[in-house]
Amino acid sequence: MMLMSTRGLTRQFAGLHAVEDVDFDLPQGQVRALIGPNGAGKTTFVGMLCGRIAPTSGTVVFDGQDISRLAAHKRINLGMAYTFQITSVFANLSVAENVALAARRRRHGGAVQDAVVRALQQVGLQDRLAQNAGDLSYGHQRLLEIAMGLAQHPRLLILDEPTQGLTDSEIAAFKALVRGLADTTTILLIEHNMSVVMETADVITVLNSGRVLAEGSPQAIHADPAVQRAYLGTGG
Ligand SMILES: Nc1ncnc2c1ncn2[C@@H]1O[C@H](COP(=O)(O)OP(=O)(O)OP(=O)(O)O)[C@@H](O)[C@H]1O
Repeated sequence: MMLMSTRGLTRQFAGLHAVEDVDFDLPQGQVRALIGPNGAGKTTFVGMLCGRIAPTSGTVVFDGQDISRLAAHKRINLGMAYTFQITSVFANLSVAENVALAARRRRHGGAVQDAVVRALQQVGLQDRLAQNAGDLSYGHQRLLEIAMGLAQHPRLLILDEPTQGLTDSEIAAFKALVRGLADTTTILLIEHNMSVVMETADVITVLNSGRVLAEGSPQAIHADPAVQRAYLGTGG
């Protein structure tokens, strides 16, 4: 079953086609990576999935429902969670309080605390739950963001450049985290780090100049000459 699909999804900015006519299908249970050179349209595309950016034309369907015009918060209620930047973390609240705020978007009562504990365990921050979020290292703040997404028990978790700024050991832990989540959560990962993409994704979609350039297994994408020309060959 397709958890999320787009048809003809397009966004123009003053005549520039940031995303152009994208047909995209994400089956339930898959880890999908979205890659492409700078300016390829990744952020714009995901912004339209989440409801942060309105499409110029085309449709977005989530779990069989046309959500093309649904407000972002209502998409969260349907089971989409996304982490963008650390700006969503409240520095003066504890780690646990931050995760509880996120959990309350979809749960109530005792279920909130259960979700907090579980999400912090999943990302390995369970020993830091009382610490102020602002005192965490950068890498731990990124993990906290992921915990905030997981605490919503999403059906689709969208991670935008989750390993940017992480240390090598944090990146290794992140790869293990994604592999562990893959059984229960559909994941869409926007990622520049090719080792993360190659080791975690079931399928990779490559965007270039707003269009889908290629889609396939990590091996197939790695071997695709058009992808190498557009992206892999340019130091990505
Ligand atoms: N609000 C905007 N107004 C005008 N142009 C925009 C706007 N947002 C994005 N663009 C343009 O749309 C194109 C796609 O940008 P987008 O940020 O989606 O690419 P990206 O693949 O996410 O890039 P990066 O990897 O650098 O984040 C770029 O040419 C960008 O300059």
